[in-house]
Amino acid sequence: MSYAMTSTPKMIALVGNPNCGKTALFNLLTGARQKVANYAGVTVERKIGTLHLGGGQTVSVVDLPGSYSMNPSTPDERVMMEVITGQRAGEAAPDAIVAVVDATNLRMNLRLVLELARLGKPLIVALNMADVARANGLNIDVQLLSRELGCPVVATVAVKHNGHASLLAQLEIQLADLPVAGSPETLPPGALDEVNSFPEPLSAAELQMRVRRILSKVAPRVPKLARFQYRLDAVVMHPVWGLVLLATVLFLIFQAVFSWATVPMDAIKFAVEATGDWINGHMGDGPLRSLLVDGVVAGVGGVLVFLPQILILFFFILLLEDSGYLPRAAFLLDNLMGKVGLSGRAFIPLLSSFACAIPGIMATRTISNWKDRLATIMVAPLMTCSARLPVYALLIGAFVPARQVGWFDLRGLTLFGLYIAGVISAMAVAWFFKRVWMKSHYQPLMLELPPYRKPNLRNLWLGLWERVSIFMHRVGGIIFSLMVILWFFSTFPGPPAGWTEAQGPAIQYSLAGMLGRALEVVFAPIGFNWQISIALVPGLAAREVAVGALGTVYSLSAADSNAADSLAPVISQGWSLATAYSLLAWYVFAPQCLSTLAVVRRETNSWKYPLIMAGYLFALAYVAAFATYRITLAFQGLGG
Ligand SMILES: Nc1nc2c(ncn2[C@@H]2O[C@H](COP(=O)(O)OP(=O)(O)OP(=O)(O)O)[C@@H](O)[C@H]2O)c(=O)[nH]1
Ligand SMILES: [Mg+2]
Repeated sequence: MSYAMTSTPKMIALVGNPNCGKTALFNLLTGARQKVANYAGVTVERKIGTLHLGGGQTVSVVDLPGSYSMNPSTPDERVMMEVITGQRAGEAAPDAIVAVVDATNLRMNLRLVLELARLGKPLIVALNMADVARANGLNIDVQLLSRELGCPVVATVAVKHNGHASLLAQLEIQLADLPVAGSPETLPPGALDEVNSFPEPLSAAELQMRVRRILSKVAPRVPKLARFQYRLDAVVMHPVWGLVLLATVLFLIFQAVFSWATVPMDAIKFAVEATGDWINGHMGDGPLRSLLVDGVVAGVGGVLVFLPQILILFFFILLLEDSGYLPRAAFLLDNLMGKVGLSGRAFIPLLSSFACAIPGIMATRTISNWKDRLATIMVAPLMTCSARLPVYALLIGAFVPARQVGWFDLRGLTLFGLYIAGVISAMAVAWFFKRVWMKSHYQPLMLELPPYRKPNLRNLWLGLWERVSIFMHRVGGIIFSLMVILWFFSTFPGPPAGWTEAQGPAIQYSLAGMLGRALEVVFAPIGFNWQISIALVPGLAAREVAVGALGTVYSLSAADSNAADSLAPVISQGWSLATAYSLLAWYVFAPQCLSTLAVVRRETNSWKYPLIMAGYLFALAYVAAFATYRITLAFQGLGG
């Protein structure tokens, strides 16, 4: 029945060592925007895209996690083996393999190519980073290399427009000669057995010897790595100066988040307030106006204001990711992290969790030891994700004065403190999980250090743009919908006949108002009022929704109609300092994010761990908020 198969496009897989530019090449080939960064283990899942070749032919392209050999040791490396050998359920093996190699590190990269060549599949070698190789004076005889390997070799520059032209040309030639994917007549009898039984693996020594022989012919003179890289590493990886540098870098980032964001935030705030006023001035009083002003403008607009701060944070994270600094920081901290029982490998997953715990938890797939991986997953939600930023920024903006303390901005300092609180508690919890519960021991860190690179501007721009679009999707999707639902439950049922404003705001008669009053019983000991109690409920779905929800709840409880005014002055008058600090402490710990728990369920394949996680985080949140509330009250008592 080959007629049914003829429409299946041919499939090629991008395979290679970590950090050699597979994803950058994949993005060029397919127009995708998968994450590219300068450290090993960025891609942890297989991704599929479509490539349109000249002549109207379409080809499926698969991007894979990097791997050093065909002996996978981590979950992400196993993905590569499963895909290229067609062992994934319902997926055929690729028709051809593009082996991507880092031209500046052939000694390492060619081993995998030699192993791949033994599979007997059509193979093309993409000699990537050709620009860096050329700049370093590395002359590789491409034709000779092609003869030695017995397959076509092309030079590519995956970060340059059209840097994949030679690969495209080669693919057109190779794919035209290939039989149609999956058609039965292309499989000689017994071919399936052949796919499932691999050639005997070559020993490491044998591979090494063959690589050395090839290199002596095709690139006899290997120039030394730029000297400045070594000089830089002498400082960056220095046990004392390195840590000082790391602390300074992180600290400056938080300063910038506050000081650079003021102008754009004021502009957004102004636009949001103007919109609210305009609607108030142009619409008669009624439920629709209230929905727009109290629900949409006060709620959604309240979250939108924090976009500039999120972008500034990501600007720095992207710079760090592309420069090659991150794995070095991982080495610096390996010793410290080892003390609490985390592997240095946990550093990058944990750092990604500053953006969002979900990619962070997925990045733990690069950790081969299951206990190390589990401990890292368990503490990832304690790292301060970007959805907490609006909550922190709102409370800091309302309660911490904009004052200079020496060189530092007090608000930036407070924010830095909250991030540190997250990190320290993560370390404490990891220590508990690894040392007390699992009783497992330190395993040394093996990680490849990438060369320092000048951050790629296009990458940076795409990365920031991606953040804007993720944020706007959240604002327009889940946040908007939850605001409308919240507005509804906070408005209906309305107050009884004969009610006047003197009897308190109408919202107290609504469903949400009643729920808030009920929850207040639970939360009163930690200083939360009923408005906060209401906001915590939709805030379970996504943290920043709590900010929008407070906006809506206060907007609906306001006596006058200047409802869409900024939330910060309203809460700074209405709440005690102890309540504000207590809510901050709550947000450092509380698992206010259902998607994280869902991902933990998927990655650990059991309900046990997400339940343990939610339980311990809620307990910590309550205890921390309680302590913060009582201590602040006590101090205020002393002061007053
Ligand atoms: N100068 C230069 N840089 C490149 C080239 N290709 C990739 N890079 C950079 O190399 C780094 C790694 O690129 P990725 O595409 O993420 O590498 P990968 O092979 O997908 O890495 P993993 O997913 O971790 O296995 C990034 O910083 C890229 O910007 C190239 O041809 N020239
Ligand atoms: Mg990748």
